[in-house]
Amino acid sequence: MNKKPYIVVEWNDTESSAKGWLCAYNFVNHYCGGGTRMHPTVTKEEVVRLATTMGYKYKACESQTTGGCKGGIAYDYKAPDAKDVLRRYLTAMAPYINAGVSIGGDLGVDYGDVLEILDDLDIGLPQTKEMRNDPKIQKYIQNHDDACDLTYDGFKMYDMITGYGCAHSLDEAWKFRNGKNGARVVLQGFGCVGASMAYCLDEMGYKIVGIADANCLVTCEDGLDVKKLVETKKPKGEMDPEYFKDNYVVRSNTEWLDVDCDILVPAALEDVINKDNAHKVKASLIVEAANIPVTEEADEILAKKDVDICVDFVANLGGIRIYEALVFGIIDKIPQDIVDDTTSIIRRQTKLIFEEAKKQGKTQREVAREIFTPDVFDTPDI
Ligand SMILES: NC(=O)c1ccc[n+]([C@@H]2O[C@H](COP(=O)([O-])OP(=O)(O)OC[C@H]3O[C@@H](n4cnc5c(N)ncnc54)[C@H](O)[C@@H]3O)[C@@H](O)[C@H]2O)c1
Repeated sequence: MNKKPYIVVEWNDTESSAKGWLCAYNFVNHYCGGGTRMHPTVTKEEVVRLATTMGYKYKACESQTTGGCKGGIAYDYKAPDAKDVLRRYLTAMAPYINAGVSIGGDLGVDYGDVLEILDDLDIGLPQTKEMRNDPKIQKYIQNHDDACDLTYDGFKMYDMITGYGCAHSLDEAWKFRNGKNGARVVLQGFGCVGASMAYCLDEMGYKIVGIADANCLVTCEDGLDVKKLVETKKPKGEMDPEYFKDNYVVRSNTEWLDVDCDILVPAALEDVINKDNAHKVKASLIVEAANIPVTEEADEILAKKDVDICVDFVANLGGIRIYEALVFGIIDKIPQDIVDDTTSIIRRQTKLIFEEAKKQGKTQREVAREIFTPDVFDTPDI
């Protein structure tokens, strides 16, 4: 069976320096799903690695209907023309999207912007031929569209579900380790995922002692006022220093691994824990809220240091589970049901991985990769 990505497409923007890729790793039932990211450092290799991870992620959320894909645009997500670039990228990818490659939002790309542009392009929510002809699916898609406007704890559902799922994965793993109450957590990233995860952890009684965003790192040994930071957050996941308290220390965001903590949460970029800095990790648990934040070399160093890991394709599967569960009619658009459904799957899979890793004397990633290897490599139905 082919374990290489099914298709990788390259795009060059005609009106800017942007370049982009779309990778469909595997189709299941002629369909695949994943986000689109925009960042100056995006590469084709990164998009392929992310699409592969999506294949594992759909398997981990027990999907019968979807394989993994990913979009990536090498461009500054803060540039004034970033949304125009996204529009031209989605236009170029329209034939693939229309053939069942369902791409949403990710780092630097708002899911709402993707949906708005796909509507303008008369595509709507990406579907297969079979889905378009199924009245039940059409009703579920309406549920999905309505759910995009729902809120939970003051967040839009789609903006909070991944972060909350990561928080539950963290809590399950920490309890498995018999970790102490009020454990200290440091996060890198305060966007959709980082901010909602910090909020949920704060509610659970964890102490958030450091947060890094694209501009700075802010720390406080007594714990940051997470609710205030969330409430005053600026667009694109930036904290507003105007609301930092007197006892906060502001440092360079490159120093995030120097902060003393029990649990570390990369929730921004890829490969941020690597062979050059893995020795600095002070935490005993890492929760991969971001996709592919730990390199293979770092994995080896961390295993020797006995650092446990909640792997990305289980911890952060919330965004795809909500999509899957709504679009294929597994749950209705009731906020608490959506949250319970997602968090219970993530807790169950996290526990399974930690138990098996302990039993088999392997790392959590080794075990998770064995359990959740994608095994369907279908084709599009056009
Ligand atoms: N949004 C989702 O539903 C979802 C689902 C699964 C996985 N993820 C992954 O989570 C990660 C974050 O996604 P998001 O949707 O929260 O993105 P986002 O664009 O909403 O936020 C990104 C955050 O990263 C910060 N950041 C950027 N560069 C940084 C740097 N050098 N140092 C520290 N912080 C930096 C930004 O300031 C911002 O706070 C990505 O790896 C993404 O693939 C997201």
